[in-house]
Amino acid sequence: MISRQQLIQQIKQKKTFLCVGLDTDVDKIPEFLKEYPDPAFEFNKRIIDATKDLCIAYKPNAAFYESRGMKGLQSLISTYEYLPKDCLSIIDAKRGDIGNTSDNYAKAFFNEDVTGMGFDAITVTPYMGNDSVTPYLKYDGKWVIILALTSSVGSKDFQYLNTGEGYLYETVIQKANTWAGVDRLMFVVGATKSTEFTNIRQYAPDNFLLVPGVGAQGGSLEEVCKYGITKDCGLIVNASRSIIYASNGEDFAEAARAEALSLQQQMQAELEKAGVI
Ligand SMILES: O=c1ccn([C@@H]2O[C@H](COP(=O)(O)O)[C@@H](O)[C@H]2O)c(=O)[nH]1
Repeated sequence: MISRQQLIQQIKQKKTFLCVGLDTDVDKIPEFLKEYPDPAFEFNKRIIDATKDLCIAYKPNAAFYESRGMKGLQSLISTYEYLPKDCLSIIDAKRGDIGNTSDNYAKAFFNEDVTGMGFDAITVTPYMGNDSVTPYLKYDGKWVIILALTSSVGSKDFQYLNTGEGYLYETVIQKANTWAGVDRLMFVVGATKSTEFTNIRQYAPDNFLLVPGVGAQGGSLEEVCKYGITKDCGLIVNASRSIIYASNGEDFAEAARAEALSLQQQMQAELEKAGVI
């Protein structure tokens, strides 16, 4: 379990707010790993070893594991067990359903005694409202990360709809912030929407924001920080493909480290500029 205070402390100590996304596609990992009993886990293990001093969070995306059935689930459980305990573990599952179903999704990813997975945080879609989100909040100390303004092109289809009181994504943030405090609730905001961060900070001045979309999707870390960083940092910036697939040769872990190091150095400069460290 990682509290808000511990998260801020990790960011200051490690001088980074990088989240490494473990979107591990077995068709994209180096050939030589395929001889191992669990190639996806072997890949993740080496990525984690190569990056753990440069990041404060890891985010396996459930889709890449669930799509492989039982084998994928085992890779996910083994990866969860291997994650460094000082890093925030986020399962990017984007769940959302009626209460009793959400209870079971929460159990699947939070109840380590039952499933072998006790992630610190889960991404949740807000579309079904309060009763679809509260089951995750029953787990003391666990984080719920609500999709607010996504990095996708399709974000315009619903998230920018005018509710009469502003954009739908603004309503999502305001409403969700009545369900739990900033010690339990984060929001997903895509790096490709960096100019919206000033607006988002009006509604979420102190929430941590999980920001995917730098690297492969072309979002700018500098712009995200310009409009989104707070005195506590308030940002967890994710990069998946640009780090884990920096090379598909035997040097993949070294190449991943080089990418992560470059982001960490930019993040350190931003933390200094904002007076966080
Ligand atoms: O708005 C969103 C929400 C989630 N994601 C997820 O983040 C990573 C991004 O991967 P990259 O390879 O760095 O582009 C991936 O797991 C997405 O499902 C997002 O991109 N945008």
